[in-house]
Amino acid sequence: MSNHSLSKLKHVARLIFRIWQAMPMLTTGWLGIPLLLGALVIPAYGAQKQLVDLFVEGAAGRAWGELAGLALPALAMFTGVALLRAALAAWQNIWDTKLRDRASIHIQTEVHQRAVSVPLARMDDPAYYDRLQRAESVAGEELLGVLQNAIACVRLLCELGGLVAVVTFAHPAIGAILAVVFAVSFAIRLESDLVKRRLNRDLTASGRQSDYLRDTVLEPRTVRDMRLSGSTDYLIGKWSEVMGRSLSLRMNANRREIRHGMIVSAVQIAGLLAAMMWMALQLQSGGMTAGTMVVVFQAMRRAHSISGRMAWPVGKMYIQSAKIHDLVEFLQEPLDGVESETEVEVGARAGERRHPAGTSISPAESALVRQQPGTAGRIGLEGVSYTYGGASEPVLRDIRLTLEPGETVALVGENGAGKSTLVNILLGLYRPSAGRVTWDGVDYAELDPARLRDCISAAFQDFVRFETTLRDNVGFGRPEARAADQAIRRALERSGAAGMEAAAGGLDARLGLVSEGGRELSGGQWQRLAIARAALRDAQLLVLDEPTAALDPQHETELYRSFRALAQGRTALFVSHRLGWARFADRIVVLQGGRIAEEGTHETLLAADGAYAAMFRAQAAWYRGPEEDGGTTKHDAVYSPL
Ligand SMILES: Nc1ncnc2c1ncn2[C@@H]1O[C@H](COP(=O)(O)OP(=O)(O)OP(=O)(O)O)[C@@H](O)[C@H]1O
Repeated sequence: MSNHSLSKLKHVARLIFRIWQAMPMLTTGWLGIPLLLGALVIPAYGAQKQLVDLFVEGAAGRAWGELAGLALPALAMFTGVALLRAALAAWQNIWDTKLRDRASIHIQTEVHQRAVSVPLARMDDPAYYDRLQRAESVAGEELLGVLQNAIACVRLLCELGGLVAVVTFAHPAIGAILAVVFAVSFAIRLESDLVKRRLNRDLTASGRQSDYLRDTVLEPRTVRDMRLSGSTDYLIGKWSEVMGRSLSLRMNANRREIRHGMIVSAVQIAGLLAAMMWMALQLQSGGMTAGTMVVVFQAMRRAHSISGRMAWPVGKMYIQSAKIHDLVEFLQEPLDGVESETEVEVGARAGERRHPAGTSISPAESALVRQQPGTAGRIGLEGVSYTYGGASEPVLRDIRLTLEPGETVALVGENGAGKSTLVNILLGLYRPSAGRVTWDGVDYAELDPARLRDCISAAFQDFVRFETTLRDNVGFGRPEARAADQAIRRALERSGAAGMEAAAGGLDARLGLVSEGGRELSGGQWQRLAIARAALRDAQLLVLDEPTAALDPQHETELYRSFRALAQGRTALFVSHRLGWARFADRIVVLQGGRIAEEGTHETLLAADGAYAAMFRAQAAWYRGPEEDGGTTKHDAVYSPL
């Protein structure tokens, strides 16, 4: 096997090392049993050697009674080792299952934790998303298979180690012969195995092609068409050609395998003969006993069978190694998440602020300087720009905006203006490419991220449906607090979903179709639950991004009232294309092409007759109909937004 091939197996070793780091006791025990089993090969063969030697002596005329006495310790050793090996082998099966299952759960948990903790901006990168998908698919069933193969290899390797030791004890030269013969025959067998796997993969592809051609030829609809065009013979010929090619590939592979098998057998027989000759010479000169010769012969035969049995799991791991590489790389990717980045930056900034020029503070100190968010909730965006990874142009440019405590701000703008991007920045999910976001004057990057999250609640247009219980759907708003029934009911009430509990059949009623007997909800009902989740958080900053998209007009009115009540005393921002909502905000911010185009109240913006006024007129005309419109601009009088 080439270095390149070996380096592929390195990924499996890295994975096992990772598992060992997470579960040292279990992994050490799991590796310890095959080691012990391998070591027990030595006394087992030692006892056999003694027994054979005693029998040879018996045959040479020594009294059998005396010999039986002498054989007792060897017999006891042989029986004891056999029993111990049987017990360890059974124990090994239990540990294998335990390790495989735990390791798989552990790695899957790591993948999931990583997936939910990477910065949102990274999730937007399609390459990252592909890596996540690949890691996720390998971490399940595939990982169990890899571990199974790794276990088989470790077990065989340990046994091989024991056999080599037995042979080397007999004579180092025979140990060397065995090592060489094993290496050659294993390399040939592994290469054959890999060629066969590649061939099977190719044959699967050509099998699909031949199946397609066969089905096409037999399909009644195509028969008519083909007869007319006279293409029947052509397709049948094509099918035979594909089949013939597959057959010849298979035959070639079989011939190759037989050839390689014969080479392996020849090498092994040559090795055995060389060892036998060497031993015969030793026997003659009295340097070796018959017992030694028998066990060496046995050990070499056993080692040869291991070379064949090991090729399969190693070949399989070799094929799986690319996927394992993806998984290990994914797990080792640096998490330049919000929290870790923050730590570095806070450290740097705190260093600038507190220390004289040229000195810096330690990472430990920097972690301590993270601040708690203030209680007022004044949010400032200072010259914020944002460019998505891989994009050449920023989608937000130099945004300067302050949300005052207790103020309700409506963010409006055409599709693609950058509203959702701005919301993600405001929520601390995206980090501005330039400029900064502050909470009561302190940069988000200097705040304790967990405390900052506590101060923010949000509901999005693409809300999540948790197909568990009604309680969970609201309670997940504050999972750490395990919300009391009363708090959940209050949140449902505040989001206009007070009747949901009775309709669903209690807070513990299951929602969605995943669980048996679960009740499916309408899009609007799920959305109200998402808003109830946000209401439960009782946070200083409330953000709703297109919260009414799935609601009917009546529930939209209800939600609007709930939102007004919810927003009382908080800093609130909502994004909506329904300008009827926006008109009741304290301030409306109009985003156009990633910049703030206008700002003001409904009245001042209408009076300015700019972008907002144009959008409002367009919507109002839609509601009024052409006969009522008549080109008037008296919006307030005629437009009923809700
Ligand atoms: N993950 C992303 N990667 C690259 N570009 C993106 C990504 N998400 C959004 N954009 C681009 O950023 C711009 C602003 O998108 P954004 O979703 O913020 O607009 P929006 O005002 O919320 O639009 P809408 O009203 O349609 O929801 C758009 O041109 C969009 O194509």
